[in-house]
Amino acid sequence: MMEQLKESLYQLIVETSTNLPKDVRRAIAKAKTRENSGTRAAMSLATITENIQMADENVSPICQDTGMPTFKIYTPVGVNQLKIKDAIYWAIVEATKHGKLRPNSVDSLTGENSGNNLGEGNPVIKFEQWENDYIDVRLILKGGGCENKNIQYSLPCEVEGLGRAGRDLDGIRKCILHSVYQAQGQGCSAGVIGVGIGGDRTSGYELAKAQLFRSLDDENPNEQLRELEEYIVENANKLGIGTMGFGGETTLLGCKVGTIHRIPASFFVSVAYNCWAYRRLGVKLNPDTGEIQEWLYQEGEEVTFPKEAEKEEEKVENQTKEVVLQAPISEEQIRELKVGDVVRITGMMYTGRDAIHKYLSDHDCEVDLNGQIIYHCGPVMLKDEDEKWHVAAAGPTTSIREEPYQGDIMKKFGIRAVMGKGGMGPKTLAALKEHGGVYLNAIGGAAQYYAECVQAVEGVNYTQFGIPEAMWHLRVKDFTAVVTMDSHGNSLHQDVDKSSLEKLAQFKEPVFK
Ligand SMILES: O=C(O)C[C@H](O)C(=O)O
Ligand code: SF4
Repeated sequence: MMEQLKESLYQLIVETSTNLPKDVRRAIAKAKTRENSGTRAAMSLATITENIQMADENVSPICQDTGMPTFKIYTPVGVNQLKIKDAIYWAIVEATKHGKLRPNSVDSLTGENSGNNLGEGNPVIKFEQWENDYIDVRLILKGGGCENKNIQYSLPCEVEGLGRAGRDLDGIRKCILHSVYQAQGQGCSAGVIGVGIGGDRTSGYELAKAQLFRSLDDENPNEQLRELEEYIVENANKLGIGTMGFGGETTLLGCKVGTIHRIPASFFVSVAYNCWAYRRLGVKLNPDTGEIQEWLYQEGEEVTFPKEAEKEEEKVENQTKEVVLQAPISEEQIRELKVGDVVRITGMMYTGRDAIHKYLSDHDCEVDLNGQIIYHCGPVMLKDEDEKWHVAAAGPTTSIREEPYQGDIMKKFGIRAVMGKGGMGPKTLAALKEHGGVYLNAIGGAAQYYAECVQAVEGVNYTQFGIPEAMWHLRVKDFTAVVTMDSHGNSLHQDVDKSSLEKLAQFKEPVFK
C-alpha cells in the first residue's frame, strides 16, 4: 500500500506541474480565438499555448515557479492520515530531485532554501474525513507572482475607481472588479479568481482558495452567485488589461465565488488570484491499495495546441522592427529602442532576482555587468552526470519587487537592459531615461519556451542564495521579448493601468440591487 501510495502521489505532483488540466486548456483556447492575429495579445497567447504543449511533451514544469504545494485530501473514516502525509513528503522530495518542482521552500528569517521543498509549514496539507469509500486528493501549485496579487476587502470601503462599496451584493461586485484591475498583468493574466465572501480574515482566504478547486466549467448552484460570476467574467474582460497586461480582449478566464457566514462586525471579500498557469489536478485513490482510480478535471476531448509562437512573433515584429540585442549593449543602441519593439536577444544574460538586487544595492558584484542584460528569473536547474548545469525551466518573475533597487543598480553597474514581467514603476522609468536603459517584458509562465532558448549555462555566482536566487550566466539564442518601458519616459504598463482604471470607472453604477 505505502509504495503504491507514494508512486500515485508522485504522479499527481508531476502531472500537476507539467500537464495543464483540460478545463484550463479549453478556457485558454477560447481566449485565443478572441484575439486578432498580429497583436501582442495573440503573440503572448501563442507563446503560452506552445509552452503548455512543450511542458506536456517534455514532462517539465509549465512554469518555473511551482508554487507552494497545497493538498486538500478527503479520507474515509479509519484511513491513516499520517501515512498519507509521509508519502506526500517522499513524493515532494522525489519530484524536486527530478526537476518537476523547483526548490521553493525558504526559511523566512535566514533566507536559506531547504533544497527539497520541505520546511516548516511546507507543503500545505489539509485533511477532511468523509463517508465515501475512496480517498480524494487534490493538489494546487500556485506560484508567488499571482499569490502576491491576492487581495482582501473589508466592507464597507472606498474602492478606487468605483466609489463606495457597501455591505451588499453590489459592494461585493465592486471589490471583485477592482481585484482584477489591481492585479494588472503582474499575476500573469489572463487569470482565474476564487472569491470568498464572509468568514474572518483567515477562513475568508481559505474559502477563496477552495474555489480554485472548482472546475472552470461548473455552474454555481446559488443563482445570485452564478449571476455574479458571469457578470464578473464578462465585464472584467472589458478592462482591456489583456494577456500579460499588454492590452487585449481576455483579462479573466474564470471567476468562482463561495460564501460562508460571518460575524456581525466583519464583512470580508477575499480574492485569490491564480495565473493562467492554473496548475491543479486531483485523483481518486483506492484506500486499500493506494492506486489511482480516476483523474479529476480531465473530462472531455484532448486539447492540444499548434506551435505558432514564432509565426506570431514575426507578425508583430513586421509592424514595428526586429531588433537583435547582443550584450555588451551601448547607450546609443538602447536609446533607439521604443515601447512596442520586439527584440531578440542572442548572447549572454545574467539572472538576478530578489536576493541579488538587495545584495547588490550595498555590495560590489562578482560579475562585470557593464552593458549587460539582467533577467529577473529564478530557474529550475538540473545537474547532469558530468556535474554540468542545465536549465529545466526559466520564465520571468514579477519585476515590480525590484522597484526599490533597480534604477540604482543599473546606474551603479552600467546595466543596459532588465527583463522580467509585469513592468516596473516610476522610479525605474526615471532611471531608464536618465541612464539609458530599457525594460523588456517576457511572457510570464512560458518556462519551457524560454528554457529552449538557452544554449549553455556558462557559470553561476551567489549559489548561497539558493538555486532560484543565484546569478546564472545564460548563453541564449533568439530569446524574444517586448520593450514595454523605454529610455524616453514611455511605459506600456503605465498606459494600460491608466486606461483600465478609466474603464473600471464605467462600472460605478449599481448593478445588483
Ligand atoms: O518565482 C518565480 O519564478 C515567479 C513568480 O511566480 C512570479 O510570478 O513572480
Ligand atoms: S511566473 Fe506567472 S505563471 Fe508562473 S507562477 Fe508566477 S504568476 Fe504564475
